[in-house]
Amino acid sequence: MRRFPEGFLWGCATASYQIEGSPLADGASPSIWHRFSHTPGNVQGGDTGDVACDHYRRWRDDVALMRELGLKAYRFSIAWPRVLPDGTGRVNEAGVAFYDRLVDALLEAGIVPFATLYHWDLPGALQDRGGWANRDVVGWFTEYAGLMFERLGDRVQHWITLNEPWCVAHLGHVAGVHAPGMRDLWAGLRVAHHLLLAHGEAVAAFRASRAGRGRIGITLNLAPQHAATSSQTDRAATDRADAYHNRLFLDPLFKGRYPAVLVQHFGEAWPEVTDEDLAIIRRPIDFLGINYYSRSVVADAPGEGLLGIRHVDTAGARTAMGWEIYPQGLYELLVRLHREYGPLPLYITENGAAFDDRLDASGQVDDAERVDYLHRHFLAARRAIDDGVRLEGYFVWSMLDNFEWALGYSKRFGIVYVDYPSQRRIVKRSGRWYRQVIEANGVPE
Ligand SMILES: N#[N+]C[C@@H]1[C@@H](O)[C@H](O)[C@@H](O)[C@@H]2O[C@H]12
Repeated sequence: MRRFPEGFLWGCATASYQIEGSPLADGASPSIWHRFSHTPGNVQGGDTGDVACDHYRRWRDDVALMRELGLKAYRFSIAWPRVLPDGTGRVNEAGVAFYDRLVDALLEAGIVPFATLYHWDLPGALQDRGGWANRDVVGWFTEYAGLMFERLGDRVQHWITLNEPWCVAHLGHVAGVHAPGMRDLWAGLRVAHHLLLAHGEAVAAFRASRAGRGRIGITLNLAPQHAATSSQTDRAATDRADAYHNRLFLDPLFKGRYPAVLVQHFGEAWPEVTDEDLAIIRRPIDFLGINYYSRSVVADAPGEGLLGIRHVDTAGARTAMGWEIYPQGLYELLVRLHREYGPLPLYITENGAAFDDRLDASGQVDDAERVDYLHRHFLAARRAIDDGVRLEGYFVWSMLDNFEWALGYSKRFGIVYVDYPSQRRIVKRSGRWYRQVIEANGVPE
């Protein structure tokens, strides 16, 4: 048995738009994802988050389910449009009350709440004013963050400013496959910078708030980039991929500068950055959240795509997302972060897998693949702790099957199956196994 440190926080993660449903209930306003999913052609099957897992109404039963699973912590996100329907100014008390009740129920169940301020559902009203591409968003986000610190900061001790800013900037503003569906490199790079500025100003607001006794961090989606061959061109291509996918956020946050290779590569599209900006961005944080799913293998491909690279297929098992199952990449990433950007506390704020889950004749889900996936990744994390990494918690993505963005409900990541027509929750084999892991605080070798 490989035991984890005493007090290790085993949890699950979710996000507001992916599970809550009722996006316009009780005074809430449309988010950019409500608009994006209601725009035909954007989401597979025409799916929307109108119902999702109906968590907005079933939250009490879901907290009871978390308790049944033995979770030590639960990472959720706050829907900005519920609490500030116009994005700024007028507070929607009914929206704040939802998160008030949720936090109280979690604490009553002995579950530590981790609150993510932004998991992609920007108020549509702010998109109408330019959204993340407008530098005024820094003030808008800081006002929203300050409100939540004030209202929940007496009970929530762990705060994550942004979830996966890379996806917000690239998928939402360069590739256009996520909300708000823009395809503009100049805007996308500006968005990345504004996200980091907003993060830095929220950190300052946190330190000044009554929540300030807690911890604040950011969650980045990071993936090791491996060169397909040892050729100089493939190694240079891999450096560009690592800079864009990983260092674009890591370097300004922890080193106070953007990767020079990106500034050079993007030339005139690169936004104006001042030393004052960089000082705001690199304000010290208390932990780094890591979302890990897989790695990439990279080859030089002159003139192809944004970076002149292509991703090379590898042999080996894959998840239903087509992602290589590569647990050693988690170990490699954790050790790199500790050595190059640390040694601050780390949390794995998301790790999990989609598989083709089906109910069997007995109405259960025997997701042995997900048990194996998680087991191998837990062991990789434990190995990193042996090497000195200050890993303090692990949040499985996700507690519930949920709305998988542009893929709608076609992908199931949950350790609990959601039968959407009936909204029944059915704990999968992986959920029962995870409960044993938490109870033992460890996994068999
Ligand atoms: N895809 N995928 C699953 C999962 C997504 O559902 C989360 O919302 C994101 O934070 C992150 O991309 C990971």
